[in-house]
Amino acid sequence: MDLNPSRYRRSDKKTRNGFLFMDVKAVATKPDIDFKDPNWKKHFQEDWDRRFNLPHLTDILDLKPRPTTFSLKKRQSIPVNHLGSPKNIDGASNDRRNDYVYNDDRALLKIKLNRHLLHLQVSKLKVRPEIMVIKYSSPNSAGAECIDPDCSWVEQWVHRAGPRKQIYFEPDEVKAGIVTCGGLCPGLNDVIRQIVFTLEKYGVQRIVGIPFGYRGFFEEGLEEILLSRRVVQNINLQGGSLLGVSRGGPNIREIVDNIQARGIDMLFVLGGNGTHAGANAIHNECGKRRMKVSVVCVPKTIDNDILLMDKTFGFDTAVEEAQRAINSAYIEAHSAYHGIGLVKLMGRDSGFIAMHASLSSGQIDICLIPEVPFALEGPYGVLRHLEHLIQTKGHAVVCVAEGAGQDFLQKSNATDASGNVVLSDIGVHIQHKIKKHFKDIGVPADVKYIDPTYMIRACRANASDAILCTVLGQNAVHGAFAGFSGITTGICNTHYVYLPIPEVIRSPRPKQWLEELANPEQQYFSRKSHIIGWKELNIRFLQACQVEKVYGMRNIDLFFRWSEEHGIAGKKSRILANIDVVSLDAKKKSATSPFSFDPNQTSKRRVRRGSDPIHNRWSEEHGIAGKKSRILANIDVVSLDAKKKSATSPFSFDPNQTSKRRVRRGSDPIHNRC
Ligand SMILES: Nc1ncnc2c1ncn2[C@@H]1O[C@H](COP(=O)(O)OP(=O)(O)OP(=O)(O)O)[C@@H](O)[C@H]1O
Ligand SMILES: O=P(O)(O)OC[C@H]1O[C@](O)(CO)[C@@H](O)[C@@H]1O
Repeated sequence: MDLNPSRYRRSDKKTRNGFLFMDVKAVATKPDIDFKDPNWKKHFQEDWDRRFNLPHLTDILDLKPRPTTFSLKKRQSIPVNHLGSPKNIDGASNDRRNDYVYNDDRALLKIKLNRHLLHLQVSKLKVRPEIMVIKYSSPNSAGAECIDPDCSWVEQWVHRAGPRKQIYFEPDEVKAGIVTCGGLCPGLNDVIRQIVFTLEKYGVQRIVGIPFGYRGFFEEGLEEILLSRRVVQNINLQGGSLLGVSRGGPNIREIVDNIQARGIDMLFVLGGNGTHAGANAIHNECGKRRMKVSVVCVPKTIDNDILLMDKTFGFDTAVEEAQRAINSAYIEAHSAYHGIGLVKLMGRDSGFIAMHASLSSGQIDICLIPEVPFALEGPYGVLRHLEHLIQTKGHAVVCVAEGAGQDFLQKSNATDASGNVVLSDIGVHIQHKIKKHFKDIGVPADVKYIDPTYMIRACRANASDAILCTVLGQNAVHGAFAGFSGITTGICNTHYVYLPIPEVIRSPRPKQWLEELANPEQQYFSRKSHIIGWKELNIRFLQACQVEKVYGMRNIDLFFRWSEEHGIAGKKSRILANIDVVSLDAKKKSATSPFSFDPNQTSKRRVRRGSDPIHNRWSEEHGIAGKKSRILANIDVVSLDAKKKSATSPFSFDPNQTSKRRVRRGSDPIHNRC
């Protein structure tokens, strides 16, 4: 049984300069497991161990280790016992104090098990004692995932990161290089700084920065930058990269020629998927030439789309910054008559930033991400939902990831220097569509478009990212000294680990989630359970992507739309129904009061709607019949216009308007937030 069908194929990538990259290209394949084979689990785990085995310099070179020069002990005060005398430290406790990690130390990445059997009754479990270890109703509770029909345990262990007791380099002979590639990311300087600090702790004296990414290896006039504790001491206080970044660059052979010429023994590469692919190719080429060079990556991307990682540094900061833009859009929208705020956030292939910023801000009504196709027009389209939001709330805020809805736009086929497709501007497109739509239906709408693109990444790392960067930078150096090469370091399932590069560039991370979406067992995407559906979908998204645990959902109307045409696996079903429209349709039929309990409505909202004539609008054609329904009252555009003109309208100029507003705001905690 071959559990490891060739996952990688060679691919040539042409840059603007005409250089070719020869490298592995991600090809996602599912392991072909024959569950009827009684030994499948053994094979699976053997395959896993082989895949996640860390490439080591001794795989190609005959090297002898030496005791490490890294010790935390030097900087610690001598431990004393309760009488104040120095403690008797034996070898073992000394190791522990130095935090050495042994090569056979593993961190549990995930447990795979079959979800189906978890729902079977205890009687069945008795027959299969090995699955009784999971005591909870949902496999998610145990952070596990099912693969086999019998739901047995299959652990996935990966190598723990940290300093080893034995190292494979003489520190005073080492020349170490650091390079930062791809786009900017908060925290690059923090990682550079920690790498330099840690190298110096080992005793390395020759540390250089390669300027402007892989370009620095060949572009004339780009000199390497000498690095030391003194140089990097305060660089973490600034955003950007001390070394500069770039896309594109020379081919792998040229880079390795240059590494050889410079005499670099350790190369620390900070970057995203493309950078990792490049680093892996450099590692392979060094191996072919039997060079003793350790290539270690630190995953960097605000997009957070690197496989297996809980999160990549810079992501947290980007989300935090994105929230500021969302808040501005919210303030604009909320303060305008029929205000619609539109925020475009980065995320070429993934919606992590958009999704997290939307969830954390609590101010987003519609979140559109590349992973989920959506319709703009039609009864389940975004525009129709916006209409509804304007009618019911009086304002709306939309967040769109830059890679979302590219189907609507004309493709230029242009690529950047790294070969990444240059996307068309979905934000501008949606903005035009919204304006046109509201003009066409004769409803005024005040659309404000905010594009904070570079602002969310051109900034200093926040506290949480700074901590992550510190640990990752240190572990990168420990990995290199331990003799590993062609590895990356990250935080996976809350553990700091080392992973072989090919495993993290196998496919972009959101694909995992799309696979989940396509699972027909997931009933919560059906129309009936639409309210559970959208919440569940968000939680699923986060869990599937192994981001931080989600303890509860904010009370927001975040949703995804699935166009009728799209459907998954040929089904013409909307995966996720329009929560508001569908639920309101249901309300229409049952003629229940809009004040009846709705888990999506806070008490704040009830107060606001009841006391705020501005929001008490509902068009005849959409609306709920019934005079009692003050919230969903007549929002006929003509009458609205009339209201606007009349002196009693809250929208007309009125010297008392401010006091009215104060009254409104006073009674409305939502407005008070502004
Ligand atoms: N398949 C590949 N093989 C070799 N090198 C590559 C490959 N893809 C990209 N690179 C190189 O890696 C560097 C960074 O790639 P890219 O611009 O795609 O950014 P990235 O690492 O994916 O980061 P970001 O998340 O910012 O996009 C570039 O210099 C590019 O030339
Ligand atoms: O404009 P640049 O520098 O190419 O960077 C844009 C890209 O960077 C990323 O944030 C990745 O870092 C993408 O989401 C985005 O498309």
